[in-house]
This record gives sequence, C-alpha cells and structure tokens, in this order.
Amino acid sequence: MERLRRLAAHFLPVNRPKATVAVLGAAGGIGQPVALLLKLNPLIGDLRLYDIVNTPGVGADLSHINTGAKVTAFMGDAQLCDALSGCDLVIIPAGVPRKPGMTRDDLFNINAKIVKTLIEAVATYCPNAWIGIISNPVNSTVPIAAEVLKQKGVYDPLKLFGVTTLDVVRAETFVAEILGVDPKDVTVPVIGGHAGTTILPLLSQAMPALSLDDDKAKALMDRIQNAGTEVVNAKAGAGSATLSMAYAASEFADACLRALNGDTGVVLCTYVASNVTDLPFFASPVRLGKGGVEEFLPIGEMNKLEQENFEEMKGQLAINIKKGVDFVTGG
Ligand SMILES: NC(=O)C1=CN([C@@H]2O[C@H](COP(=O)(O)OP(=O)(O)OC[C@H]3O[C@@H](n4cnc5c(N)ncnc54)[C@H](O)[C@@H]3O)[C@@H](O)[C@H]2O)C=CC1
Ligand SMILES: O=C([O-])CC(=O)C(=O)O
Repeated sequence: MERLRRLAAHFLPVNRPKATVAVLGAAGGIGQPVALLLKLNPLIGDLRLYDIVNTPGVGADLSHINTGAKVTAFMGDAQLCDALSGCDLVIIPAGVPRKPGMTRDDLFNINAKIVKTLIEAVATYCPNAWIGIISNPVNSTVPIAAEVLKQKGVYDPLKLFGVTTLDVVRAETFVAEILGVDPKDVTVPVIGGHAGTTILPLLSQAMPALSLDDDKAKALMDRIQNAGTEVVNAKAGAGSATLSMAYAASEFADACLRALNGDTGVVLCTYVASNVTDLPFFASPVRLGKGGVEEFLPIGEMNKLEQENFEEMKGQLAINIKKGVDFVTGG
C-alpha cells in the first residue's frame, strides 16, 4: 500500500494542470535566480519573465534548460498585457534595493510607484491571479496593492501575499546552527511584518525546542530582525539579499502552486490582510487552499520577550500600513 502511495505521488504531478506564473522584475538580482528556480518547478507549464530591461537575454538563457516550463520574455509597458494574461500566480520583485545606511522605508518613494503601476496591470489582465509581493517596503507595498485592487473592483484579500518567507528561512537556519541539526528539521514561526522589530521570530515555539537564556534569545532575535541589513552591509553598496531571497520566493511560489493544485496541509507564514490582531495586515502562519488563505492558524503563546516586542512593533507596523494606504487613496 505504502509503495502504491509513493508511486502515485511520483506520477501525480505529471497529470496535474501546469500553472502559468509571471515574474515582474525578472532581470534583477532576485528576478534572475528566482526565474531559474521556477524553471525547475514541475508544477509550472508557462513561465513569463517581465522587466523594463534585459529580459530577452535572461529568457533565451533560461529557455535552454531541459525542464518542462516554457519560458517567454516580455519587456516594457507594451508587453505587460501579454506577460500577465492568463497568469495563475504573479511574483513581484520589481523595485530598487537598499544600500548601507538605508531603511526599507527609504525605498518607499520609488517602489510604491512601481508596485502601484504593476498591480494596476495585474488587476486588468489577470484579476484572479494570486500575487506575491517581494518589493520593499513590504509592510507598505502590500497595503498599496490591496488599495489598487479595491479601486479596480477585483480585490481578493485571500490571494494577496507579502512574501516574508526569507525571515522564516533565516530563523530556521540560525536556530539549526545553534542546535547542530539539519535546517530542514527545524520550524520557527515568524510573525508581524518585514522590517526591523516588526519581524518577530517566535523562538519560544521553535521545533525542536531551543533553550536559551534571555540575553542569547534577545541576541538571536536581533540577528534575525537585522539579517537583511547584515547582507546589505556585506554587499557594501551592491544591493541586498538576492540568492537567499530567490530561494525563499521559490519556496513561497511552490507552496502557492501546491495549494492551487488541491494539496492539503500547505502552511506558511506570510503577510496578509488579517483579523489575527487589530492591525489590518499581519504576517502569521496560514493554511492555503485552492482559493488562497483558507485558515489563519493561532499565533500561540508568546514569552515575555516576544510579547514586549509584539507590543512595541504594533505602532510601527500601523504607520507603515497607513503610509501605503494613503499613497493610493490620497488620505
Ligand atoms: N521581501 C523580502 O524578503 C525581500 C525583498 N527585497 C526587495 O526586492 C526588491 C528587488 O531587489 P533586487 O532584485 O535585489 O533589485 P534589482 O535592482 O537587482 O532588480 C530589480 C529589478 O526590477 C526591475 N524594475 C524596475 N522597475 C520595474 C517596473 N516598473 N516593472 C518591472 N520591472 C521593474 C529593474 O529593471 C530590475 O531588473 C527590492 O525592493 C528589495 O528591497 C529584497 C530581499 C528580500
Ligand atoms: O534588507 C533588505 O533591504 C532586503 C530584505 O528585505 C531582506 O533581505 O530581508
């Protein structure tokens, strides 16, 4: 029986409908490696690469890889319609990255416009697609996207996601290093948002359990909250995390595609419209189903350090969310 089940699992993907996925910002530091990883995903039949520059080269290069996904490159506004029509999932890493000394919010002025324009196109050409936003500041760009979709009359809060997977990937990596175990055997929920103290790893819920004194727990929390800055500083002006982000985005996309395909039990932490707290958007563990977010899982108990951080972050996240909403509504 077990052998039959494994055989069925092996052959099932072959018969599944293949998804159409677009990457907007596909020629960039994240866009290129994420496109590579998506080209390797057997759940994707049609991979669309869109950017304002250089996609023909990236597309030609990737198209020679002997995996099933058909790769098509699109460049410039005039081709956005063709890039998006019929898409099931749109991943958006378009926008400028940080340099040392900048906060993610310093990217707002440029990236808010880019995300707004791209979401207007998504609303027009593939209004039913799931949307994963990587462009920073995620705490604000997701509310921007929600407002644009509302204005266009196609907002489905269950299908709009801020990609916070990299925070989970980092937390699990660092915890695994401390425990001396394989990172694949570690889970750490990360809630809140995606900047500074709004990134709240729930280390007290790490599995396997982690036993750290208060100082060490605080130091680990700080490292996870500032891991993006660690990469920005190490790259010394050449951008922010791209390769680890591409991996995280590919994991995020795979979770979405499995759920779209009817897999049950697909759970991940992501920044979405939410009633879990009194903030309108919040990252927390959710279960995905065919229609998007199917269930908000409980955040669970927080220890004193986490509870203090949670209280402290709320004001900041509320400001970030309002800034995004106001950008679209003019409020
Ligand atoms: N959510 C997260 O965890 C993370 C988010 N990021 C964010 O991802 C974004 C992209 O980072 P990188 O790829 O390193 O930057 P990059 O500068 O290397 O690439 C960005 C790409 O976006 C393209 N682009 C600009 N305007 C566009 C438009 N209107 N339509 C389509 N494409 C457009 C650019 O031509 C470029 O190819 C940044 O905002 C960065 O802060 C980065 C790492 C982690
Ligand atoms: O730090 C940045 O600017 C990019 C980012 O969001 C991350 O690496 O988490």
